[in-house]
Amino acid sequence: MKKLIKIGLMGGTFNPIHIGHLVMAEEIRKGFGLDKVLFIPTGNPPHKLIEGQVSSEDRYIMTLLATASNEHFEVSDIETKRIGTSYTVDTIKELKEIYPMAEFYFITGADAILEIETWKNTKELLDSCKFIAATRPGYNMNELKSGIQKLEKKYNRQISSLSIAPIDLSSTDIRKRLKVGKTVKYMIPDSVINYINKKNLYR
Ligand SMILES: Nc1ncnc2c1ncn2[C@@H]1O[C@H](COP(=O)(O)OP(=O)(O)OP(=O)(O)O)[C@@H](O)[C@H]1O
Ligand SMILES: O=C(O)c1ccc[n+]([C@@H]2O[C@H](COP(=O)([O-])O)[C@@H](O)[C@H]2O)c1
Repeated sequence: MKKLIKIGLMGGTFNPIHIGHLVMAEEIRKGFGLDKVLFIPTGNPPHKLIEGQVSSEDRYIMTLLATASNEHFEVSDIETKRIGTSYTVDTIKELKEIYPMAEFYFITGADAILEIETWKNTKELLDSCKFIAATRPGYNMNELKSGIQKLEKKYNRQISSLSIAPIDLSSTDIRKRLKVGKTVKYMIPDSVINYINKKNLYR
């Protein structure tokens, strides 16, 4: 029997991608023995407005640039190419057709997993693949564990969690810093800074 390839799915608005995303994806990849992590920038995200005059293509390209140095990272345009709102449940369905020999692990931060009941078709979504939630500054492990336990009980599914190196950064912080001309060096990769400067984004 052929071995299933383990693919982590790292969905995000990535407006822009920062080291919190990269550290989280790499820690989870190593911690759970995943073969690769597929970054999936959202097209039209369900619960967010895209701030900063940035197109889906810009967010996709910045994600490509940020992940280029990791041979285990790939980027998918499955959502940025889709017309209309991107729902994770639809994306996972599509990915299962593209990768029939894969086992999927959807990766989220603590904030995202604790809001998963606001996502489209939560039950079908939790049944469709494994979920792994990482700690994030502002959400302690106990808070995360008890939120996960409630979800596990209600939906009869196991959800994994991992305590990762705390990186107290968000894309909101990065956008604010760029707007007022503060440095973001070491918070996002240099290649992404160069792209932002070249395209004059977030000013
Ligand atoms: N610093 C971080 N530590 C752990 N998880 C994070 C961190 N930043 C983002 N994530 C997780 O990465 C995923 C994608 O996040 P997203 O692209 O919305 O970034 P964000 O920094 O939360 O953005 P924004 O500030 O615009 O809301 C989500 O599951 C989120 O929980
Ligand atoms: O499917 C949904 O209803 C849904 C609602 C909110 C967020 N998501 C997904 O969650 C991931 C993180 O989203 P965000 O808004 O924190 O960048 C990203 O892949 C989104 O598409 C998905």
